[in-house]
Amino acid sequence: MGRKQEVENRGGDSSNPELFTWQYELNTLAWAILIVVTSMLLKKVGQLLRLWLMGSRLPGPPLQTLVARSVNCAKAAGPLKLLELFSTLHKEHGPVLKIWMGPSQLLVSIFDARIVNEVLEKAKDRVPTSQMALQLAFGKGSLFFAPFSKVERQCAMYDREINGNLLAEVHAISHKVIQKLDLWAKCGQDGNWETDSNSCSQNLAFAVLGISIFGESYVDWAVARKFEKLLVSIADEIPGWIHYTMPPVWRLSFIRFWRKCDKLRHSTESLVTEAQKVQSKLHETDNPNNTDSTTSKSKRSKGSLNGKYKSKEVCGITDAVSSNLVNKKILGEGQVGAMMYHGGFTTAGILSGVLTQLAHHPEIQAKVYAEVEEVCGSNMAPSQSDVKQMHYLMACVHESARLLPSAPFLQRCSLQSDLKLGPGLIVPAGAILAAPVHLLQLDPVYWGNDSTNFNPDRFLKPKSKCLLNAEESPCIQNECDQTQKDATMSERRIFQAPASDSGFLTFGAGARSCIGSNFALTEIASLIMALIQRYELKLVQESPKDLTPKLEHGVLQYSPSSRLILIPRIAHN
Ligand code: HEM
Repeated sequence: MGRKQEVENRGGDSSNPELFTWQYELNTLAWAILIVVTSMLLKKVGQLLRLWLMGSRLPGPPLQTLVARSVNCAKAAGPLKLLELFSTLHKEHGPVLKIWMGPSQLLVSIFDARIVNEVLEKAKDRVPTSQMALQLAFGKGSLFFAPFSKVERQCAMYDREINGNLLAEVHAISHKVIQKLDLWAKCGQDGNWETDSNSCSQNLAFAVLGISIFGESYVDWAVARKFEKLLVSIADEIPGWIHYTMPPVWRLSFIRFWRKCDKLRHSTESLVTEAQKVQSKLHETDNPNNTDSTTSKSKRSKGSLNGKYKSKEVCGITDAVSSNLVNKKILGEGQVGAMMYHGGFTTAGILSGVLTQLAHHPEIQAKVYAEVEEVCGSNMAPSQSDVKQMHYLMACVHESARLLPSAPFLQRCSLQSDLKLGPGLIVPAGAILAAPVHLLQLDPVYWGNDSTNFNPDRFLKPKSKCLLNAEESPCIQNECDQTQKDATMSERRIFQAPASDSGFLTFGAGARSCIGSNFALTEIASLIMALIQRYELKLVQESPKDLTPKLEHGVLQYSPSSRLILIPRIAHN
């Protein structure tokens, strides 16, 4: 039967053949759309049924709606309240626990270091929907939110760059940044400096990371101050929007937040442009006739800054690196913003935690100072290799990071396939996996009965153990020879990095673990070495005696922050 005949049979107007064709095509399109939408809906319903079915087999509270409600209350009260609730639920239901956050959102919390490591090893995707606010600020493609398959190559590239060029310079930059302390601390008439632990740490962390990424004059740029201010303001607002999966565009406060995110993106662009301008000016001053960028870059990397930017020189070697990161677009603008946000606030949080603990424990601070004197003397500038010998300081940094991890929870997701965990436990694809890091890092099962105390000794290994191991392995023998050399200086014990199943997860684990951990640890140790060598840290009398963790700028910090006095050491004058 012809198309025209078909229309006539249905009672249509056959006098206009163009109209038939048009109606016929519209019908076909409508059917096609209906079929596609229906099959998508059926697929979604199928996925949902599968999620419900598989979720129901996981251990967890039977009164799911009630739990979800209390979870939402706890969410509103903050992540530490949520941790309390998780702790209670884990006590009742064991180390793996399901919680329905809504009819289509299944959260599986894991409170067992071994299983958490297994999850972090196997689940490589970040939760795609739960980061709407962060995506607005830094873009959807950011490393911190995108599925692993999309960012695998980027991760490898950043890993090379951060743990290569950036790591090689971080000690020198940190040391020079401490010499600019007058920018962030107030000097009194008595010659003592006074500062606030959280904000001073934040300024130091942003200065070191900013110089590493954008180049030496970062600390002098007005646009950098504007960028940091915006970043702080956005970081403070993000927790309020973090639980929205769709932008609540009907709320005025959200529209304001959205505009701020736009401003942040513009501000990041300005930083990149500023860095590029400095690069091209340096290039001209290096050699006005030379158009070969590689030659002039290699000259700069040896510290030969010339012309008008010399006065702004911080350490004389970073521009070649920043040229790599920003000019060669290794870090795109979205990634630059996200990297400054993540690296800046996390490093600041841990740095502030260590400074606060050292001010609260003068006897521990005295041991750190003794170690600095022993390793590099009271007047010699510490070198990067000195940092590796600061075993006690490294133990203090790790102990502080244990008590106050930047992120109280780690979240992951397996988007493509189900996740088999040990015998009999299968977490369906798409479920959110959460590890309550703060709980694990305070758990007496892993850290003993003094798990809530600041005790750096738990990260130190006795020398005798080293000798014992050396007999078993020739590789350890070399390490021990060095250790013995160090040990002749004193009866020091050596720092032992936490084992993978110890429950220490401040930097995460597995394929998506922190790429910047070595950079951050070297930076923090270098900053503290330089500070402690020059100043004794004391608490201002009215500073809080109890240390209460609170989420500030997206990371855990002691709040209210301690006020510190920095008393210049006589030996250093
Ligand atoms: C003390 C400071 C820091 C802490 C506590 C910290 C912590 C973390 C954590 C918990 C993660 C997620 C790990 C996971 O899901 O398993 C992470 C990821 C990451 N961190 Fe850090 N971080 C710090 C500093 C830095 C710095 C300074 C940089 C860059 C210079 C950096 C770069 C990254 C990157 C790129 C990722 C994402 C890796 C991926 O998605 O594959 N971090 N960090």
